[in-house]
Amino acid sequence: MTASGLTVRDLVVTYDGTTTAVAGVDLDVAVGEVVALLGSSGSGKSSLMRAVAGLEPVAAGTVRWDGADVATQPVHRRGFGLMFQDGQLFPHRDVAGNVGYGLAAAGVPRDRRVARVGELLRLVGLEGYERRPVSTLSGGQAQRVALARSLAPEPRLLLLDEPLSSLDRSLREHLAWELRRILRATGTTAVYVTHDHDEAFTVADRVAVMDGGRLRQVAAPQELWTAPVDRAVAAFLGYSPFLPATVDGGAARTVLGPVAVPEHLEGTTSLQVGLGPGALLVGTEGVPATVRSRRFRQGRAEVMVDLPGGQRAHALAPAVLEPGQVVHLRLDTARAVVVPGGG
Ligand SMILES: Nc1ncnc2c1ncn2[C@@H]1O[C@H](COP(=O)(O)OP(=O)(O)OP(=O)(O)O)[C@@H](O)[C@H]1O
Repeated sequence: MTASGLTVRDLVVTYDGTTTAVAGVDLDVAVGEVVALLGSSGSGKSSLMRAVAGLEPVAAGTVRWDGADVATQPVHRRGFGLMFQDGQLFPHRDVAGNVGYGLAAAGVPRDRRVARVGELLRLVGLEGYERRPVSTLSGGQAQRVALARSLAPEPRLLLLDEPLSSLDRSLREHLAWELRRILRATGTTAVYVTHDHDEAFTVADRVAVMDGGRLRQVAAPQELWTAPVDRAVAAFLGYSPFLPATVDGGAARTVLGPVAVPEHLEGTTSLQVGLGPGALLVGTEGVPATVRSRRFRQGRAEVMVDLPGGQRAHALAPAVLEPGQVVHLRLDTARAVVVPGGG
């Protein structure tokens, strides 16, 4: 079978022969698929992306496209597009001059170029902006132009490095949806580097969690959220705290009650349970706990409680409660996750 799309095998990237930024990564990206590389600062995601692009030398391993090694191809011969945090538009060209730049360089005739630029500007929501100087654009508009420019030559793979990081939160959220729509509409194959969970989950078909130069798990957003492979991945996604559990048949029993052991962990004798956002609810009955502190967030009252056993956790409350109050907790098991290992 011919591998199609991007195939990365045993990839290693080092700096100065001392820092290992990418420590042996395997990654497949199918044609038309969008994969997000998600990890905290220094996890190696930019180094991996840059090595795929050809911007960073590969210390070991291979990068293939449709089965062919691209190692000997310089950046501009790989047919890969790049988009960065700061879109780096050409300041002395207008919007059309920026979007059409790669087309002009490739010798596309003027009338076809004009039509293609118009089509791309429509796609990114900037219809009629052709003659605008790029200095008059907002940050969000500039990134839309940068996206249109990188899509113009129809790259076989688009590599995006934190493309929304310089924008404020609400714009970032909106543009993440837009990016998803645009990448789908154009059938673009893409690798999307981000440290923002929501962005990765919004844009990507599959999310690759990176830590310490390695990929810890690659899965579709829902699968990643509901079945993180281990405590480290679950904690990175936002599960906290992790309750010790005793395994009893098909249940992992905790101080807050039992959680069903998922099929992929059946037979594992050492398990723990991570609490996701909203997993604990203050109610009229359930396990007693003491309120430590409280806050009001996004229209909901939340309390920090001491659980039996001493761990602290957040719980959603029906009303604002006072520190010192004893409340009763109910566990919404659909928002908890079972992972291997002792507590
Ligand atoms: N040009 C460089 N020279 C030396 N070390 C580098 C260089 N670039 C990155 N590193 C190191 O390689 C490791 C991985 O960095 P990388 O930038 O790939 O991570 P990242 O996950 O993309 O982080 P960030 O989101 O902060 O960019 C880090 O330890 C970093 O300090």
